[in-house]
Amino acid sequence: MSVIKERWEQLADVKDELAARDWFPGTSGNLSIKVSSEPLRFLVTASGKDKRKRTAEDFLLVDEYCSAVEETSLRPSAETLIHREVYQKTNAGCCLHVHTIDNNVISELYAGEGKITFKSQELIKAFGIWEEDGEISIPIVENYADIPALSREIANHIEAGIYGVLIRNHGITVWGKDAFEAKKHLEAFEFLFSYHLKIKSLTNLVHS
Ligand SMILES: CSCCC(=O)C(=O)COP(=O)(O)O
Ligand SMILES: [Zn+2]
Repeated sequence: MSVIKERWEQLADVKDELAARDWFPGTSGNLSIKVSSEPLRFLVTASGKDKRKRTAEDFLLVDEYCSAVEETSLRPSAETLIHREVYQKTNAGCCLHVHTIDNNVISELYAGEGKITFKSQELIKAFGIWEEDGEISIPIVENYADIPALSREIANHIEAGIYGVLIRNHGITVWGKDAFEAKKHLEAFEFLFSYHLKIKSLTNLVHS
C-alpha cells in the first residue's frame, strides 16, 4: 500500500471514530495527517463537507503552501493554514480540530486567563506526564475571523509541552506524533473539560 493510501485509511478511521462521538456538528471540524516532511505534504479534509460520511472525496493532498498537489475540484479546509503551522512548529504527524459544547464552554469561561491548567488527574498521563504533581495546560486564543491571523496566534502558543490550543467559542486543535497519539490527546482533553465542567456545576449546586 502507498504511504498516501495508508495515511488516508488512518485518517478516515479517526474521522469515523470522532463522528461516532458526534464531534462534527454542522459540518464543523477538520483533520489532517502528514505524508512527508521535506517537502511538507499532508492530507487534509475537504472544506464544508459532512465529516460523518466516509467518501472517496473526504481528503486532498496539499503542499507547504496549502495548495492542492493534484488537480481537484475539492477545496482544502478553510483552516488548513492552522494545520500547516502545527506541522511547521512541531514534529506532529496528525492534527485534529473539533467543535464540542465542552471545549467551547471551557474556552469562554477561561478566555480571560488565556489558558486552563489541569492537575491531580490520572488522565494527564495521556500526555506522557507521570509525575505526582504534574500538570497540563492548554492555551486559549481569540477566534480571529482572519485565518492567517488566527494561525499566527496559534503558532505563537506552540511550544514544548503544549499539545493543543483552544480557540475561543470555536473549538480545539490538537496534535500528536501520529493519528493514534493525536486522538489520544483529543480524547484526554475532552475528558478533562467534561470532568471540570461537571465538578464545577455540582460543587456549585452542593454549596449553594
Ligand atoms: C461550519 S463550522 C465553520 C468552519 C469551521 O470552523 C470548521 O471547523 C470547518 O471548516 P472546514 O472548511 O474545514 O469545513
Ligand atoms: Zn473550526
